[in-house]
Amino acid sequence: MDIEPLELDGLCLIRPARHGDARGWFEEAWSAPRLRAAGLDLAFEQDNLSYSVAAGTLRGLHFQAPPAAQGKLVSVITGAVLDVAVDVRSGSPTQGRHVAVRLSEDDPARLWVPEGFLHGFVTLAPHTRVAYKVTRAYNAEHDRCVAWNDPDLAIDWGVSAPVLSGKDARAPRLRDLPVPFPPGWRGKA
Ligand SMILES: Cc1cn([C@H]2C[C@H](O)[C@@H](COP(=O)(O)OP(=O)(O)O[C@H]3O[C@H](C)C(=O)[C@H](O)[C@H]3O)O2)c(=O)[nH]c1=O
Repeated sequence: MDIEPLELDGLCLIRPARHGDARGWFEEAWSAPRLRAAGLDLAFEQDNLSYSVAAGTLRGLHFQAPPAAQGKLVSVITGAVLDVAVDVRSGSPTQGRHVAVRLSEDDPARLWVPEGFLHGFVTLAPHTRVAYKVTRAYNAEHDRCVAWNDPDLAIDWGVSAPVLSGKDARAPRLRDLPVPFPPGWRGKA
């Protein structure tokens, strides 16, 4: 397994070894001891799986507000996505900046998104399945969304008219929300 830190503090790509043979391949999708040895002591409460029929389906930008904030370990089972994480930690030197990475069934890379980030993805292929582990269970009361096309975030999703849920189509701009992760907030992971 190797870990590739990304330019926003805390964000990284985690690539488990993919052991190929004539049948296909095997990988340890998640290993607590291997991650702990690499300095990532992560505990998860829930596994999620989402299936999107069409390419150009955009889910996001989402986060759970404290005290239900979630860290997310995101992987693609089938298909491919452009996965986006936006730093919204008050006082972070990279607050407001984002990273966009391609995740696909052909690459073992997973994206680790700590608490304090908005998260979303747009599918790059039909019949895309995204599996992700979260550090806290779903909490509808603290579930929040931000407009995918918020001009302050300037994210190039590569699509102009994505398939959206009603909730995401009506999402507010970040500036119109209460500060999601206020000064002094400290995450779990
Ligand atoms: C997230 C979640 C949702 N739900 C229910 C609530 C709705 O009735 C239905 C669809 O929820 P939603 O439209 O929020 O699903 P997505 O748009 O895929 O949301 C996810 O997409 C982005 C990429 C994320 O990072 C979040 O993990 C998550 O918000 O599933 C649950 O029962 N449990 C859950 O943990």
